[in-house]
Amino acid sequence: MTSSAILEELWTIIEDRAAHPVEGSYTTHILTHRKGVDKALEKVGEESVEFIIAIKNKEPKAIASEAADLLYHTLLALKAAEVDPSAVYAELESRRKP
Ligand SMILES: N=c1c2ncn([C@@H]3O[C@H](COP(=O)(O)OP(=O)(O)OP(=O)(O)O)[C@@H](O)[C@H]3O)c2ncn1[C@@H]1O[C@H](COP(=O)(O)O)[C@@H](O)[C@H]1O
Repeated sequence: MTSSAILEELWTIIEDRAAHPVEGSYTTHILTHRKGVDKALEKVGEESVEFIIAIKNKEPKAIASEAADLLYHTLLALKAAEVDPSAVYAELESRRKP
């Protein structure tokens, strides 16, 4: 799978982990932790910095890896905030210029 469909799949998994906690799952750990939102936000900040550094260093593999970390943790933060990614997609669509 090399398209954005993986984001849909990832969101389905995150929703499933939220509804049915799985032992040993990092996603479950973050979503059920008392300070889960803070942890997710901490990672969003950390991964943003790592993403910027990878771009500045012109390291294609690291850029893709850090972008993946950032996207995953952003989805976790959206789940923790109870905002569906469809709201983000709708927002992007609303900005489309003719
Ligand atoms: N995409 C991810 C994903 N990306 C990152 N991580 C976890 O996020 C944690 C932190 O990521 P980092 O890259 O920062 O890891 P690190 O460099 O070791 O840093 P620290 O943990 O020390 O902060 C690690 O434990 C990673 O395993 C992820 N964990 C899960 N997923 C997806 O979620 C699905 C469900 O997995 P579980 O969460 O294990 O149920 C998986 O099938 C994957 O598709």
